[in-house]
Amino acid sequence: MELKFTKMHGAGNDFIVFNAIEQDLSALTADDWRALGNRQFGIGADQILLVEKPTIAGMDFKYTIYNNDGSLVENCGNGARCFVKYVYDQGLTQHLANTREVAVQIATGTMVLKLNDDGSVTVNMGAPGFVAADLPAVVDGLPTRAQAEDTLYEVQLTHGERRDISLVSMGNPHAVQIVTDVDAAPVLTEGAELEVHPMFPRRVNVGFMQVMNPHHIKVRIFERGAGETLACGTGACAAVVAGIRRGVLTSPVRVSARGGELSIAWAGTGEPVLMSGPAVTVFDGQITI
Ligand SMILES: N[C@H](CCC[C@H](N)C(=O)O)C(=O)O
Repeated sequence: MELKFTKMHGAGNDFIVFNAIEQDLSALTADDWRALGNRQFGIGADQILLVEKPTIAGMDFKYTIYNNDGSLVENCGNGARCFVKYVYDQGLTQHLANTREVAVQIATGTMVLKLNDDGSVTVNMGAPGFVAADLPAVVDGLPTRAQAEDTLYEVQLTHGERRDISLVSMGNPHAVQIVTDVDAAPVLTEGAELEVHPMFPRRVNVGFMQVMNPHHIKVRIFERGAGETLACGTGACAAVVAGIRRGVLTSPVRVSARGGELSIAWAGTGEPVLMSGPAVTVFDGQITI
């Protein structure tokens, strides 16, 4: 099967984008997503994004996401920015030319994506969730303590270290901790351990954030199903939300990831998280799989 694709990135978080409206990808499996995402033997990307026809009324598109380990993902923020740039550049929606907004259906609901005049994209990521069981996370018996609105969950690591983490759902699950120096943080080791910690039955994205000032953080994210990425949109949103709930951040917040900058605003519990940032097309290609 010969497939056309577009390689894109949002702040260095990179994607393979397929037009699954004009191409039939229904036969592809998790093995295929892994093969396509493999950086030595395939195209290489953190996630694979499918542009599909919506199955619910009122939506312009359906947006399906796979990690490069082949697992299906509920939401992908950097990918959403690339999604709207892709459908605009490919002329896949007429009304976008006027409103420059599209409504997309995702596994956990809907999102509105806006293409700004300067080429950046603003995504309404919806309201974050804080119910551990919804993440899902198993927290029975885990010592927890409150800090401002946030409940911190203490997790013990294999060598006895204890970490206070915030649990935030952006449709996908995030475990966020504050560190004093994000560049020195053990992201690869602790991220890998927490990703598959028994507390998280469906694994988890692991965020490390350093508070520079109330309006600026530096982050690194060890992503579920992809490892450390240069940026993670939902992870950046989860970190900002956790910091605001802990009383150490004030909206809006500039988020410096290794691959670029994101701007995130959140007005508090029940309100949506708004994320703005870059979306870049790298190249078009085709592959036989
Ligand atoms: N890179 C994506 C997150 C993918 C999340 C995925 N790693 C998972 O939840 O399994 C983002 O920009 O939000």
